[in-house]
Amino acid sequence: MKITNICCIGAGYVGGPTMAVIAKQCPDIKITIVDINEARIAAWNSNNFNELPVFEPGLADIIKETRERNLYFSTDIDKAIDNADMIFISVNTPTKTYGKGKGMAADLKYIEICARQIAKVAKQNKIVVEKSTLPVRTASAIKSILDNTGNGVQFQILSNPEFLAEGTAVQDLLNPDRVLIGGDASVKEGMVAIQALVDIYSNWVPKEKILTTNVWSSELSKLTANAFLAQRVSSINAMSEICEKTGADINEVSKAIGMDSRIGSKFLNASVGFGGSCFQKDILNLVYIAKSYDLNEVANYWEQVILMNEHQKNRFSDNIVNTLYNTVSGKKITFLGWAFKKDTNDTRESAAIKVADNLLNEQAKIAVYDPKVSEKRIYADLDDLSTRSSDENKNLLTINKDPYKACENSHAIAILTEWDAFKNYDWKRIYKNMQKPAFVFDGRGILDKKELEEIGFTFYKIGSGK
Ligand SMILES: NC(=O)c1ccc[n+]([C@@H]2O[C@H](COP(=O)([O-])OP(=O)(O)OC[C@H]3O[C@@H](n4cnc5c(N)ncnc54)[C@H](O)[C@@H]3O)[C@@H](O)[C@H]2O)c1
Ligand SMILES: O=c1ccn([C@@H]2O[C@H](COP(=O)(O)OP(=O)(O)O[C@H]3O[C@H](CO)[C@@H](O)[C@H](O)[C@H]3O)[C@@H](O)[C@H]2O)c(=O)[nH]1
Repeated sequence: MKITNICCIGAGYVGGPTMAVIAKQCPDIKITIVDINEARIAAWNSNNFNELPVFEPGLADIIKETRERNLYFSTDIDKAIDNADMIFISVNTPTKTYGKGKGMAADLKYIEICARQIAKVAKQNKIVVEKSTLPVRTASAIKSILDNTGNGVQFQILSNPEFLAEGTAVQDLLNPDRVLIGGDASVKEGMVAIQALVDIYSNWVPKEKILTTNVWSSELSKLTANAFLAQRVSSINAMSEICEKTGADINEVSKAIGMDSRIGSKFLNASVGFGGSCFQKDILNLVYIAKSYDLNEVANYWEQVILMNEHQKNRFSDNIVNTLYNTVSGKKITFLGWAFKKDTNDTRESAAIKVADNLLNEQAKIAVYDPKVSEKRIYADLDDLSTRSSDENKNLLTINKDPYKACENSHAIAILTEWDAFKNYDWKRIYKNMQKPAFVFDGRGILDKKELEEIGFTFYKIGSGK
């Protein structure tokens, strides 16, 4: 079966880049990305390519190449569903904020709305692809809705989780480590659907990297991959605290253990804590699933990864307060970076938010500079915590477009995101214009300790003992 028309529901961080790359690599497939968010669709359709809703290196060029050729953005969801032979569901699946499973389980209401809409509109057989990250066995719920509320047409459900990381999305999509497709290979229609999706990816992904499994393995593999990745960060962060007490250096420890081919060198950078929309949400979801099967030891094991991450963020802000003579009240502290990692404008679950909240509770004055995150986003992140009023947040935290201005008269600078540009700043100039003693707290381990100490800074680096 040859797919010629794809609809993707959800024009977010995953739907946008993923479909843009499929459109680039498969010019003969027409792809329409739809969303209920009109502003987001308008931004994807904007001719100001610097204002696309998602910033990813290389993405704007692909949008320029494909938009209106075989890639379209629209709010007409019904029409796109009706025309498509294959529908990707790429809507958000946040942690539930209400009812049973509040604070842990994935909220599947957006997925269910999509399934009901597909069922209502579809007049021909369709392949429905789960692109969103979902709890294991969600496909059976989607199938039940489609089969029971549809117009008697046949649906095949595939699971095709996305493994891209933000900031490197385009490269990850062009050269994925693997593409995972879960489907029901026990029936002919299932086999046909799996093959149809394999054929799409085969346009640019080597065959040996396209893995097919049963649906449940595919759904669970996504949660497992994120749990393992986050676990590595929490493990190295746990060791960073021991390093600080003992005089060991976490970079040296990471290097030493990473050279063991069984451990590997990637994802061993100690930090102020992992952020991003996925790790915490997906591990909480995994913990919830384990608990729902009464697997309490399994649940506790994975929950510790999150607890360690909370601890890492809190101890970073505690260290700032303790080092600044146990009070930051009225003192100016500059945050370099607000995004959850470099090369993205995404701030979801960014460690900066928690660290800022802790310091604002201590009445610090914070100045933020981030090269990609908007002022509106930063205030919204703080306001969403509901710790204090919006006016108080605006009063206590200011945002600068110039990093040097942001650092002027500061008592301390905290590095919250590992933007490359921070390494090349004129640190002598920054030092000159700060309060003395001038402190730097490097939560990402990107600055040179020796160089900064020679300038005169009192320098603290995560995972580096005195
Ligand atoms: N962000 C990542 O790096 C990443 C990577 C891999 C997987 N994922 C998973 O992919 C999924 C999407 O994540 P995201 O970061 O793209 O989310 P997002 O919030 O950026 O985008 C989701 C979009 O879906 C839209 N939407 C919600 N309900 C809709 C509906 N009924 N009809 C039409 N549009 C609807 C929203 O308006 C939003 O624009 C999640 O399950 C996430 O866990 C995310
Ligand atoms: O050694 C490391 C690696 C990462 N991080 C932090 O961990 C967080 C997540 O980073 P990363 O995984 O690179 O970005 P995400 O975009 O969140 O991507 C993760 O989450 C996605 C959503 O599910 C998956 O698709 C990706 O495979 C998975 O890497 C960020 O705050 C990083 O700063 C560290 O602190 N140390």
